[in-house]
Amino acid sequence: MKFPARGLYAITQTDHKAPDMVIAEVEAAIRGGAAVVQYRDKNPVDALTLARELVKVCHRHQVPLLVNDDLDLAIKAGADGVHLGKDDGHIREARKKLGAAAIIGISCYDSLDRALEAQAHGATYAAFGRFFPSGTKPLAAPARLETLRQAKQTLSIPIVAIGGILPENGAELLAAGADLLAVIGGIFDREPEASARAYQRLFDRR
Ligand SMILES: Cc1ncc(COP(=O)(O)OP(=O)(O)O)c(N)n1
Ligand SMILES: Cc1ncsc1CCOP(=O)(O)O
Ligand SMILES: [Mg+2]
Repeated sequence: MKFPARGLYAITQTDHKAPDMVIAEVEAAIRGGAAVVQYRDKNPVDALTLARELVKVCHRHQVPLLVNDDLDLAIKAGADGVHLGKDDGHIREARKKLGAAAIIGISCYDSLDRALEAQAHGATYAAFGRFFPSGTKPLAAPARLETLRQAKQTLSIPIVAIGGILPENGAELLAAGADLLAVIGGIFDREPEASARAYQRLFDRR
């Protein structure tokens, strides 16, 4: 399945939630307009079962499902790809194991150099952030709007922004060059369908 050129990128909120709840919330976010979903789970109980269920629900709606951090889980679950940060293994191995059609996203934090390297290695998209303080990841290092502007001038792959993004502050990231907004709390701390729809309006306006 293809990675979207723009839109809302929903990332699961799994802590203290039953798998059925995670699945129902993801489906609600998709109904609200989420164009891609990432399964991110830092305290998994049965990650393979949940990942497989998420693949099913996403594919029913023609939405790609990526797995965070874990290449082997992505392969076993039949996911569309993987998201890798600086501690999660190299894109070269991921590309080799997943194949040419897979989606591979790379965290670039505030580094355009890292993004250029990822792009040269065949990354599908580059993610920058965090742009605003994040309740989900309070220790995430800040990134600058200027980096997004430079990324827009330099990269040919889609640009994802992440970190504390709300419907109220997302427009400035899109104006600076982000193509997709990656969101956890802003969707799943609230009512997911209505929240996703609120982000959707930022894209409809452009
Ligand atoms: C779309 C997207 N962007 C950035 C991240 C962060 O990845 P990483 O730095 O590896 O941190 P963790 O998410 O693993 O805590 C992401 N997951 N998704
Ligand atoms: C995984 C990650 N990486 C940087 S910030 C962040 C968390 C994003 O979650 P939220 O949208 O709730 O700030
Ligand atoms: Mg990671």
